[in-house]
Amino acid sequence: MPSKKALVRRPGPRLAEGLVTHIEREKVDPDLAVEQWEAYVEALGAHGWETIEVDPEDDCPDSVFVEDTVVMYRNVALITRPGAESRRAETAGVEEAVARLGCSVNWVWEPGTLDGGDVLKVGDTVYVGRGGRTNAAGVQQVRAAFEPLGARVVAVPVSKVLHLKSAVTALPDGTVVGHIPLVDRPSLFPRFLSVPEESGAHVVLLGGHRVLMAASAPRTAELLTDLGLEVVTVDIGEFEKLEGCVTCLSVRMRELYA
Ligand SMILES: NC(=O)NCCC[C@H](N)C(=O)O
Repeated sequence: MPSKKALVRRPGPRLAEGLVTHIEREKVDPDLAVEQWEAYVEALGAHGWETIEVDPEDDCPDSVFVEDTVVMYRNVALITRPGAESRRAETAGVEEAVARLGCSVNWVWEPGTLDGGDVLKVGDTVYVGRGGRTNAAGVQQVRAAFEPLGARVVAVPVSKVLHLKSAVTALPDGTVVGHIPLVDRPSLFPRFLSVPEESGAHVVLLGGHRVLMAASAPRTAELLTDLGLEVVTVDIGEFEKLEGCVTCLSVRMRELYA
């Protein structure tokens, strides 16, 4: 059953201490971050998404990146076991939120690790990035959770960026977009479009031909507009300093039964 709900989580007071792995640390402005987050939530709302705030987890600097804590397939929520130890406490609040929405809940167990940012769904194909945050046991547990529901799980090596979805996401027609220097194996994707900017690889599907992108990728926005898409942009610069992207600030739930 189609639904248009999205989980979001307000940035906490320790946001500036969030993890950085592949980039140099830059000072984060916490007030600007809150403003940018509010504008992001507003953009989702303006395009028909009902946003649901997960209770804040103020001790966890990275809790705003809610996408990493749960993966949805149909009505089933797979609560992750984040690869970074400092992020493990983020999942409890998310578990409550998805249970309240009537999802069937499943968990990734030790020794598995999985970050939601490593999971890209394109139709019934579920690409899982095996990289710094998601291990082989995590990939196997995604298979065990979703293949019985009809998913086809495809494992993808990720070595150049934090998560699979830092490297690639998919357009409404299923074409995978990525910035070639950061994609380990573009040939794994049946239809691949190279984009000129790193953050141009990050699109959130808003519905129909509309996509949400970061303001930091103007040349990609132009390319996608020229291909007939409607591009909505938001400035998420403070989150980009922490290796965040538009995808990781929400969990879109398109097939809830409740
Ligand atoms: N899915 C995502 O792209 N998540 C971004 C997480 C950034 C956070 N600073 C982290 O390193 O975990």
